[in-house]
Amino acid sequence: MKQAMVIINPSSGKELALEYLRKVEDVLREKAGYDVVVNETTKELDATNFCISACEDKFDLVVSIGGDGTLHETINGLLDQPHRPKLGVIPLGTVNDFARALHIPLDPDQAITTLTSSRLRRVDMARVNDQLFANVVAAGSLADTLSSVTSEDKSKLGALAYFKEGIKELLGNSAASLTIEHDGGKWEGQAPIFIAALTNSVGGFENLAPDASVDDGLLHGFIVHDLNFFNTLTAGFSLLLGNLKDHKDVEYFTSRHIRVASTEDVKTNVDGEPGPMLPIDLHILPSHVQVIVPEDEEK
Ligand SMILES: Nc1ncnc2c1ncn2[C@@H]1O[C@H](COP(=O)(O)OP(=O)(O)OP(=O)(O)O)[C@@H](O)[C@H]1O
Repeated sequence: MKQAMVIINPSSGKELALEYLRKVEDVLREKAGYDVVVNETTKELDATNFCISACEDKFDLVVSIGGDGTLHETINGLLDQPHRPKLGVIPLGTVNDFARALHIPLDPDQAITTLTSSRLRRVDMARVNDQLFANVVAAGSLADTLSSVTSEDKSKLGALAYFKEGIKELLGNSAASLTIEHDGGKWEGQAPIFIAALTNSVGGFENLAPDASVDDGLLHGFIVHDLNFFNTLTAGFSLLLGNLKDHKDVEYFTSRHIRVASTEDVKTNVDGEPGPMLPIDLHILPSHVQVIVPEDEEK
């Protein structure tokens, strides 16, 4: 019989996670014909360790129930594994970038019905130093600020919570000196933030990288420089309109490898969580995992 492991963060989704769990188990057993093992997380890295055991025991499917943090920890269990189960995603977070990028319904009940879909999409992941990411890496003083956006603000303001924190930081105007090497060249200068996106949706802004598709085999790099309070507003509008890469203070490139370094102590943010200090090396892993997507997901 096919084996599915469900990894659930019971603290996600406003107390409703365990109710959704019962529905997920029903759908997987009754409609999709899986033998189901459930693992509840209690702390950081549990989801990674559960997913490692799913790979080692050659499970067919891993379903992550939780926010982007739980998903990020889950996919890190796939690192360096020769057998990688298919992935199902039930989004219970406040931002849910990965689900947005794959057109997985943000309504958990609808997402659960997607688990019976026969449509799989091969999705790129990327490596940053010794971990994997599914959505985005940001580096710079602004990236550090993004790590401190509270869950309360995210629930209340959605993507705009990041904008609010960003403006506060830019008023302090702290750019870092960055050296960014990519397949097409090298950039050196002062920048408050560098972003490498794998998908169109970053921080809930579905338009940040409209050209980034989940399976294009590319990292999409945005160097935002010379940002002050006034042109932050125009950059903000460009972001909402989906033409950030054309903004005069933004340098855009695509690449399969990126190295970001600094002579200063600069923090990063990986998939919305605090990441390693610079330097970082990014490498695309094309078509790394097969994700269950809705039958009618547009390409
Ligand atoms: N039982 C638990 N109680 C509290 N925290 C947990 C538990 N299990 C895992 N965690 C931690 O909670 C973090 C955040 O989880 P997750 O992303 O699922 O929820 P969220 O914060 O609601 O989502 P979002 O960031 O989109 O708002 C995880 O990275 C994990 O380390």
